[in-house]
Amino acid sequence: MTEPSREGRPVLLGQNQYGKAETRVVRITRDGATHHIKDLNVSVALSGDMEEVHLSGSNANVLPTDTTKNTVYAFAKEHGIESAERFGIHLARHFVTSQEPIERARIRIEEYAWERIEVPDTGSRAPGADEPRHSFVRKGQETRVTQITYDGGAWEVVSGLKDLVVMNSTDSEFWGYVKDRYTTLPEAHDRILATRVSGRWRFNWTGDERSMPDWDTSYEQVRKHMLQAFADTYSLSLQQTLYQMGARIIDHRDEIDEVRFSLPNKHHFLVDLKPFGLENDNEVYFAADRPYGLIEATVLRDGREPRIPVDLTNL
Ligand SMILES: O=c1[nH]c(=O)c2[nH]c(=O)[nH]c2[nH]1
Repeated sequence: MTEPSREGRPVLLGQNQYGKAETRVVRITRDGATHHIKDLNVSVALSGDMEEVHLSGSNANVLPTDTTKNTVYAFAKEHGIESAERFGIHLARHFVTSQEPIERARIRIEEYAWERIEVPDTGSRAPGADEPRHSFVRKGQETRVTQITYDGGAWEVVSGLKDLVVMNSTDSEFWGYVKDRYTTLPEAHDRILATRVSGRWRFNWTGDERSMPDWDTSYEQVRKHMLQAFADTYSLSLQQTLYQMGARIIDHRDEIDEVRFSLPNKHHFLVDLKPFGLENDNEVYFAADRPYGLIEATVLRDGREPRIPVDLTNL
């Protein structure tokens, strides 16, 4: 359709597309105590007979972007997510075949890969109980960091990591908190607990070459204890999980006197699928990126002084 512009010259609407970008969907599938995760970022772009909405403002051909988002969540429940490709094919076919004016659908999907955190039985598991398999670490390397300070006398070595993303798909609750007139958060008795770990730990090494820790072994062991504590802790809050992660390091690693964590609570909200006639039995989640709770604390060996700065970004 050609419309005169303000200057009287003809103006054409060129290529156009629309849809909801970056719908973050996490789908948990349960196979007894073994959980499987699919974590996608889905962007829908639809095009077709969309001149009127641009030119006259009639929305008669417009399937709302909000609906395309809902479709992603509903399909995650109804059809599951076997692979990003299959999921995308399903969505694209649905939009083009169910809506006359939509002639083309482009579905872009990013998939975030997760690996299981293996938890050896240290004797605390109930007899006969299986290894819990609901703890995951995001694939890809975290960043390892260290800071060394020397004033000619005293040494201080603080090492750590950032961007280690972990998730428990069950064994997390949050309830019994203060409720004032502004509190709307529903109590949770089975929620996802996920965080992007930023941690620092201070060594008690005083500069003697003969007692220098094996820094690489220490790092690997700290990382292992941290992950296992995250996986093993039946969590009533991220604060409690943080403390367990720090305590496990202090307990197992004599070379470390102090640990500090900064843990963003990566909220996963259950999607309400009732409007589409579907039950959501803790299967389909919206992974929100902000705002996020930010839980920070130091865990110390008894009798030692805290020296790691409160704000880890200042380290
Ligand atoms: O583990 C949590 N700790 C909190 O302090 C908190 N606050 C909140 O809203 N959700 C959570 N979760």
